[in-house]
Amino acid sequence: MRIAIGSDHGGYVLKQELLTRLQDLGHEWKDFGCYSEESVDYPDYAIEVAHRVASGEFDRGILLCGTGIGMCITANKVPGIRAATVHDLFSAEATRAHNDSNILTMGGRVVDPDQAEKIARIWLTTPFEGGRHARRLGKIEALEHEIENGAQVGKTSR
Ligand SMILES: O=C(CO)[C@H](O)[C@H](O)[C@H](O)COP(=O)(O)O
Repeated sequence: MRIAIGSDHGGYVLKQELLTRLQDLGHEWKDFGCYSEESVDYPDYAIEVAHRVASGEFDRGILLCGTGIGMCITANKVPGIRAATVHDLFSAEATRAHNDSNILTMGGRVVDPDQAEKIARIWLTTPFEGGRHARRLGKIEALEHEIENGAQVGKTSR
């Protein structure tokens, strides 16, 4: 799988650990920064990775900051992105099976590298279940189109 990875300073150390482990698992990845623990702004990295996943250049994205939350909020602004902050194994599986999430975000100040690797392994290998979940994702996609077209949002039919 081709994975685009990014972090801010709060996720930098976890990212370095995860990159080695993903390599050992046979994944191809590209690191879009940051490249040290110097303080930076997480939206810069989230936007870059989110666009590269939304465009199809990469299959998935992984974004790491202090909590995973700032990265998630930002990435979800890009149409076509379904980013999820995950710190437990159940949610790692559920967000793939139910949400078809294409970006995983985690917090370097929340999980240790062993837990992050377990989460990433599950998230990278769990397929989307489709069915009722596809109907629900269709409603999110419709909302994105409403926003793109400048229409009043939130009127998607039930
Ligand atoms: O966006 C975040 C919080 O949801 C990230 O955890 C950031 O890494 C964090 O806000 C950075 O904080 P810092 O005090 O500037 O290191």
